[in-house]
Amino acid sequence: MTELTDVTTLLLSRIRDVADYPEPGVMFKDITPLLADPAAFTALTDALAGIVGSTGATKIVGLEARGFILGAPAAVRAGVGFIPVRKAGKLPGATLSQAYDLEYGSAEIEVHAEDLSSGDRVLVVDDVLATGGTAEASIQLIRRAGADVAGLAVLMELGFLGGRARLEPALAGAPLESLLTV
Ligand SMILES: O=P(O)(O)OC[C@H]1O[C@H](OP(=O)(O)OP(=O)(O)O)[C@H](O)[C@@H]1O
Ligand SMILES: Nc1ncnc2[nH]cnc12
Repeated sequence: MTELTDVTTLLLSRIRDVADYPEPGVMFKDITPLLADPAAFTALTDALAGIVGSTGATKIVGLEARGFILGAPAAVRAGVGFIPVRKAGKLPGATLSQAYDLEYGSAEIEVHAEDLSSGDRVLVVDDVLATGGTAEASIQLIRRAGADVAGLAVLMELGFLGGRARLEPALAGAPLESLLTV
């Protein structure tokens, strides 16, 4: 097997499918077995740090909550700063906010306005791309802060939900890198 196939197989083997969570009809992709396996978590961190390099990103934005777990070690590994995009009401400073819908409900995200500015090239990191609503809202926030979007990197893309097509206009040519597609 090639190294790429090895990593893909390892990552895929550490994701657990949970049917009808958090509501009937949703097949939840649980990444906690991957996080608990140091070889898999390290391989994932290295892959995300590699995308920082290939996109020329200067900062990682991680999306609460699972995007924090993946994005923060990748930022340290790549030697770039980490910026949290949080659910509304959690950041103490002046924020920019964006409302959005997701596979099971709706929400609002925020970023500290002072964390991003023109000249920044931002890689957005999250675990799952489903409908694309969360990622789309984060891209809008980053642009409103005056920064450039270097790309979006996700562990897993749920292809049947059409997030990639939805994000095409927002990404405006920036790459969408998914390590796994299901
Ligand atoms: O592409 P979308 O349809 O927007 O869905 C993807 C988002 O949904 C999940 O987050 P969730 O809001 O469940 O939050 P969590 O990470 O705090 O569990 C996941 O971690 C992504 O951020
Ligand atoms: N099916 C799913 N599994 C895990 N996280 C998700 N976020 C949105 N849809 C999801």
